[in-house]
Amino acid sequence: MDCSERYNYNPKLKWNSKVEEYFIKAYGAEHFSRISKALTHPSCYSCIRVNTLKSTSDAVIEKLLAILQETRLRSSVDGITLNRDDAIAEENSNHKQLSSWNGLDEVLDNGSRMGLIKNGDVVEAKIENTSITKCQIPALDYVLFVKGSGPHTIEYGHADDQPVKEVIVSRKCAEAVLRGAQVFVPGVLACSAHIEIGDTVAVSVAVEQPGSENKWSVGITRGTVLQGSPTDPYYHERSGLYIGQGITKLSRTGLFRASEGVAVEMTNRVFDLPSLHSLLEGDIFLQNLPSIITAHALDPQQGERILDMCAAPGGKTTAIAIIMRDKGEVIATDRSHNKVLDIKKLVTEMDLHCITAFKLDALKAICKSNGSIEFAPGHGNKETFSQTFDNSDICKSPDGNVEATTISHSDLTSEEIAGNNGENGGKYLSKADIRKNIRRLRNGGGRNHSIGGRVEKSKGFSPSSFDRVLLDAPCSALGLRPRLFSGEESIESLRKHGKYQRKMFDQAVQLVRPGGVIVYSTCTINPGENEALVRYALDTYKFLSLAPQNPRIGGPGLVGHCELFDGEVVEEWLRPGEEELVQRFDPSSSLDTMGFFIAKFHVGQKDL
Ligand SMILES: C[S@@+](CC[C@H](N)C(=O)[O-])C[C@H]1O[C@@H](n2cnc3c(N)ncnc32)[C@H](O)[C@@H]1O
Repeated sequence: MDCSERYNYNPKLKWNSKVEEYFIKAYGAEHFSRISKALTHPSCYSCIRVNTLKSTSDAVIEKLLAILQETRLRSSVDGITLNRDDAIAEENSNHKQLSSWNGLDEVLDNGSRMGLIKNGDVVEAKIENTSITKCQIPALDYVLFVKGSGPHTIEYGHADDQPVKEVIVSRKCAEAVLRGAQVFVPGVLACSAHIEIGDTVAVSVAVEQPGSENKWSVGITRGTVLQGSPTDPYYHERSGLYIGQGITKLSRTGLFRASEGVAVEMTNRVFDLPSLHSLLEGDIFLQNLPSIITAHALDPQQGERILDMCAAPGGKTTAIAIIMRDKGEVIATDRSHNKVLDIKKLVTEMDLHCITAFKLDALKAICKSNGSIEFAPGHGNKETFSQTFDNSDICKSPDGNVEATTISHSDLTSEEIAGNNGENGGKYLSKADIRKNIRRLRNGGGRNHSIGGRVEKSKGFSPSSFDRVLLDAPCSALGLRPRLFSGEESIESLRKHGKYQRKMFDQAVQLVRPGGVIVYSTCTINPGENEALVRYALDTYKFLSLAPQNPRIGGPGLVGHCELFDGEVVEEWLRPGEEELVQRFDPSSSLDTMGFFIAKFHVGQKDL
C-alpha cells in the first residue's frame, strides 16, 4: 500500500449491519454516507456560551484572545525548542523555562489584532490564527465560535527503509485528541520498541474490529511492541487512522509504568481546535450550538417554574436560568448522585441562584403525596464519604429535614479513599473511579466554595406543577462527534432507548400544567428516538400539539415510516406538515454541528 494512504486520517465508521441498513432506509445511501463521514470529524469550531449575568461577549472575546494567543506562542516556542534533551531537562526540573516570554504583549500592542465591526458591535475578532466570532442569530450574540482548522495533511517523515516511531492510542483517547486534548498515559495502548523522552511519534488509533460471534474487539494488548512493519498487530486496519504527531513526554517503560500524566504532547494535529477546557470558569460554558438552541426553544419566562428532568451536568439547566435572568425556579434532576454534584458545582461556578438540583429517577418523577422532597441525611464523614461514592439509594429520611453533608479534606486520607473499606455499598470501584472521586473531592463545590457533598433526593413532584418541562433524554448519542466507532448499537438496543424515552415522556406530560410547554431533545441521529417519539406523543396524548420553535436553524424532520424485523414492526415517524415544526441538526450540513433533534409540544387542556 502507498504510504500516503496509510499515514493519513480517513476513517470509515463501522456500524452494526442491521443498523446501517435501517439508517440507509431513513436517509438514503448517499446521505447516510455523508452523515457517517461527518461523524468522524469534529466540528471545525468550538462553541462557547457566555454567562451574561457575570460577563459580556466582548469581555470574554478580549480575555480568550489573550489566553489563546499566549498558548499558541508558548506552544510554538515549545515546537522549536523541545528536542529530546530539552524534554529530558524539562522532565527532570519539572517546570518549563518559559516564564520570561512576553511576546503576547507585543502581539496585542503591535496592531496585528483585527476586529470586524458590524452595527457598532464586534462580530469577529482575530489575532493571527485565532478567530472568535459572535453568533449572528438574533438574541444569540452571547454565543461565541472559536474557529479551528482541519483536516490537515501531516508529514510523518516515513520512508520505505525507515518506519516512523509510533504510539497507538485507544479510541476514546483519540476522540479526545481530535477535540484538542493531549494524549494521556491511560490512553496509550502500544508503541514502538525504542521510544525515549522527546521522540517525535506518529499517533494512530486502535478501533474495534469485527471478531468472533458478532462481537467487536480492539485486539491490541496494552504494552504491545510495534515494529512499524506489516507484521504489527492490526497494521492494515490502522491505515488512514493517524490523528497527528507529537513528542513523547515519557520513555516506553515510563509510558506503561506511569498511571497518569501526559504521554504525548501533540504538536501537529489533523484537526487543530483550541483547547478551552477550564478556561474562564463561571464566565463561559463550552456547549454545542443545538444544546443552546434547545434552551431557547423552551422559551422560559422570568418567574416561571421549570423542570429539567435529565439535567446533568447542567449545561441546558444553566442556559435556561440565564435566559430567565436567574428569576424564577429551575429544578434540575438527574438519577445519578455524583452527576447531581456536578450540576451543583456548575451552578455555584456560574453563580446562579434560581436552580435547585435533586437526585430523582425521571421514571418516577410524579409524587403520590404532597411532600415532594427528601434530603440526604448526614451521618458523619465516613457515611458522607460512602454517599459520595455510591449511586445507590441513599435517602431514607422520612422527616424531610435538611442536613448538610459537607466533606472536608482533612476528614479523608487518600488511603481511606483508595482503600475503599467496603464503604461503597459493595459496589466495585475501579482505580479510575477512585481517582475521579479524589479529583471531585479536591475540586469541591466550585472555586470559592467549601467542598460539599450534599445531595437532596426528591420523591417527585405533583402533577401539573410546572410551567415548562425539558426532557433532554438519555439516548444512543449517535450524533456525538467525533466518533470512530458506532458498532455498539443494535436495532434491539436502539429500540430499548426509544421505550425508555417514551416512559420518561409520559412523566413529563403529567408534570406540566395545561397551557404549558414540553421540549424533548436528543443527541442522536436515530429516528426511532426522535420522530418516532413525536409520533408516539401526538398519537397518545391528543391534547399535545407540535409548537413552532424560535430560533429554528435546524433542518426538517423525517416523514413516513420504516419497517423493521422483516416487516413485523412498523416504526411511524412524522406526518406531512409536521416536519417543519421540529429541528433536526444534521452533522453533514453546513452548520457543522453534532447530530441533534428538538421537538416542542404545546400542552392543551388535559381532560380533552
Ligand atoms: C443527555 S444527558 C443530559 C445532558 C444535560 N441535559 C445537559 O445539557 O447538560 C442525559 C442525562 O440523563 C440522566 N439519566 C439517565 N437515566 C435517567 C433517569 N431514569 N432519571 C433521571 N436521569 C436519568 C443521565 O445521568 C444523564 O446525565
